[in-house]
Amino acid sequence: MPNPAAAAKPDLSAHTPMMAQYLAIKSQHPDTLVFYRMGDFYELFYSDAEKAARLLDITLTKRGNSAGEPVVMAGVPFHSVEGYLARLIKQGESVAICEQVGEVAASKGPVERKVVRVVTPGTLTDTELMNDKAEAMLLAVHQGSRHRLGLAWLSVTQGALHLAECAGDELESWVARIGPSELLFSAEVTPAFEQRLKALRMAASLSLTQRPQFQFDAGLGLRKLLEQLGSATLAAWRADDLAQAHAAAAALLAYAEHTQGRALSHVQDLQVQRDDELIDLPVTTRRNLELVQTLRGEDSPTLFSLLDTCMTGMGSRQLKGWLLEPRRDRSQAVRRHEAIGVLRGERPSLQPSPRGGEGVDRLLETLRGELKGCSDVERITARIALRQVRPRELVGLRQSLAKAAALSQRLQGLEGLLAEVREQLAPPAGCAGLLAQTLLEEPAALVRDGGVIATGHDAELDELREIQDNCDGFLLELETREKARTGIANLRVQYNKVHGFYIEVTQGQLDKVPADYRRRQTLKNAERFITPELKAFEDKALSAQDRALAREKWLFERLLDELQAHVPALTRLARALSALDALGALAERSLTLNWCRPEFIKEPAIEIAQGRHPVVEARLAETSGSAFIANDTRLGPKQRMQVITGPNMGGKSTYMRQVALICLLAAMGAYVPAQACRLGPMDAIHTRIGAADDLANAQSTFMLEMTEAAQILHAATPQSLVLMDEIGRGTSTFDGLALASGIAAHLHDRTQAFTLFATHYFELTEFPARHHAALNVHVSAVESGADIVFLHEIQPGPASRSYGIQVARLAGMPAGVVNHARHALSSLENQQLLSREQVDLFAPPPAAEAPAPSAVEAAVAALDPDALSPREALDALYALKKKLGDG
Ligand SMILES: Nc1ncnc2c1ncn2[C@@H]1O[C@H](COP(=O)(O)OP(=O)(O)OP(=O)(O)O)[C@@H](O)[C@H]1O
Repeated sequence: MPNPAAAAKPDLSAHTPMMAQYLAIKSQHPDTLVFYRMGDFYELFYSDAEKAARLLDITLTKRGNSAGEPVVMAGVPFHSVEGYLARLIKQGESVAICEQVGEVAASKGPVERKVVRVVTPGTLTDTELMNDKAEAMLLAVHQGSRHRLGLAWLSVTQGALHLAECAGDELESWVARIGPSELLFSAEVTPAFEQRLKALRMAASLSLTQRPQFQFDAGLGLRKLLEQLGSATLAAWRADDLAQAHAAAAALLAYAEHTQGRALSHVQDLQVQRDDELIDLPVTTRRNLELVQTLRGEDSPTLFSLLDTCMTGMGSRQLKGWLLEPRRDRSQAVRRHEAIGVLRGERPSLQPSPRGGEGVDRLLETLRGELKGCSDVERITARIALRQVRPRELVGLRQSLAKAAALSQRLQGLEGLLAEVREQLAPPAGCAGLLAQTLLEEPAALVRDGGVIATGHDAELDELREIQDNCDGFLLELETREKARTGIANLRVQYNKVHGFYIEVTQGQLDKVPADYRRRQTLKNAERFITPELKAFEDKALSAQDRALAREKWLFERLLDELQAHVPALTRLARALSALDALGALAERSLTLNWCRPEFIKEPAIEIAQGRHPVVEARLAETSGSAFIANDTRLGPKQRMQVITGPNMGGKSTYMRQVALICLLAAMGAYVPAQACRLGPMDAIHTRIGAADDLANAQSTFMLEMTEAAQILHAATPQSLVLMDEIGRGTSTFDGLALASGIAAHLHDRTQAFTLFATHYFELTEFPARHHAALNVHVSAVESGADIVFLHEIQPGPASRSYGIQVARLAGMPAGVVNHARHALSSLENQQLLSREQVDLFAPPPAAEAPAPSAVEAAVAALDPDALSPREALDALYALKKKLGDG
């Protein structure tokens, strides 16, 4: 179905006035579904209707004609619009909400309508549409000059704007870290860049939104940022030299404002992320370590699902942020460790406080009890700023302010991070009072229904309400009076929405009706009447109701005006509440799961005593009740690499991952699943662990394996942790072994990263003999008869054998196959023994033969620039040019 709005400057004269209005609005929002308000419905027309019918499974109808064609339409009831919006947003669509803004005029023509906001995946603010535990992030990417990219992102409900610049090839890892729901890019990016964005859309399930190039303007961005932050310079944020990011910010802010239909007054914080500030966690690492998603794409069991016992959604979001953005600089993590220590009652740093006898052991419990039931102050604050907040959310806010005050009391006398949190928990003066005074204890869900503003707050509203309340009394009194006057004993005075007030008299009594009764409605057994007195009362009562509603709306708007001043303080308070919640969860986890406080040292080291894999341990406890076997890890300048061998199912992957998870937990500021832990500086965690084929990108398993390994060899430094799980297994044995040994040698000699190298190639156990910083370890297993028992213990030295056939037997392989394999294995081993030739896998390759120098190279080598006059130099240049021509 063609969309008449799609054409440039459409001629709307042939359309009905309403369709002309619709099409004019639609032409402003060509790529967005327009929800056009008509009475109790939002209607969609033409191609929008067809799309919505398909996506929402709603009925498509045709009604009337406009410009000689039937109008194709589909609609959703306004009171259940949220459900439909949620489904569309989930499918990556955006929706422009177009409301009636004018009064219904007596004159002809449609009521004035306007798009009041645009709901898009990256700019959600409706509580019903958002995930409690995840932010909807909006990211703008500017393709700058010299392969630099400018990034700017924000969550509309968070109040902080982020800027960064990165190299062109780092986009994917930044996108993985930021996790945007929607990405803005200029209509004029290069086709290759657009292709990459499309690949990202598939991989990261985000929506792409194209914006005009002029919006990506650095000067404009700088001005907008300064305006937003109310500052004369960005130097305080170290953001003044990020022109590419400013350009992205220009488009970002313009779009966010466009969707919300107003300025984002609550966005008053700026954070610049430099690529060398965070510990690098590439996409593969996040995936392989199952930080927030399992390899199958589920939310649990993951490290985050294990950690997240937060009491509030904002606490969970904060905790996720800490987990995914650990800093290289460890001071922040140390402060968190200290705070967790206090919450655990480790340090008697509590001075005597007005709390009297309450001990530290109760502190954590009390705090978490108080946090329970706190509303999402962060999102409510954003919704205040955007003037979208609902009455009940404000009541929730008022209760949370009381909780914050109580929490702040509890934190009295503490030091460090908790003292800082305490300071920020102080509710803004007058805010709670204002809310208590203005709003009813249990207000209606929506302001438009009335029943929101407290009694006693506004004299005029009280008076209007009194008229309504007195209604019942008046009607009763009138009924008694009229019964006496007319002698009709069963006369009733009543009200309904359609006919208003009336006096009902049954058929048998009609002869007693006085002359001043006017007939209003005839029923089967009765007649309904109105009298001049009742009519006068009706006018007064009905108008009082309308006026009371209007008054309530006005008073609510005024409340919103007054609350604006509190937005910055509320934003700070929300952040303090979330930090406290996240710290509380980490403290609780550390106690429940028996974790210890890690220590940071300056020297390069990963020293873990009795480390455990927290997620595998929890799963074991849950499913089989069996204990997890803890293992030590000791890496330092002299021992940078462990070559790990042992049977399948022995626990190699688990061990390697646990080391990475412990390092990550420590860096985010959490306690760690170990008995003791000392860690040196760390700049990245790289992992190469077997994964499924990347079909979406048409890469074979082996290609992917090599690509990932190559990326690691390029990126890792001596301060990185590298996990290599069975590298080389995707190709033939010799190729694989040769590549694995080359990669191990590179990591050991050149990269010098801390490396855990698990392998099935026994030949690699000879590696440590020739490489001083490498060491063999193996996961232990013992044979018991034909079976194998895994001990899951990491022990020094290489494994004696691989037990592949025993594992296959355990897996239920038919006996015939197992027998066949045993037989084949012993012949292979015999054959190898006979023909075994010493191959030196680790001998350095011969230096590539240097080709003889060319004539030009020889001539250049013979020149001595210092001995040449300018004239001679010019001659020499001509001579070289000629030689080049001859060659
Ligand atoms: N330290 C441990 N304590 C108890 N159980 C463990 C331990 N490590 C591993 N396991 C159990 O053994 C299973 C297999 O472990 P893992 O996947 O690490 O073995 P693997 O040696 O890497 O095997 P493969 O070589 O086949 O990948 C785990 O799912 C877990 O249930």
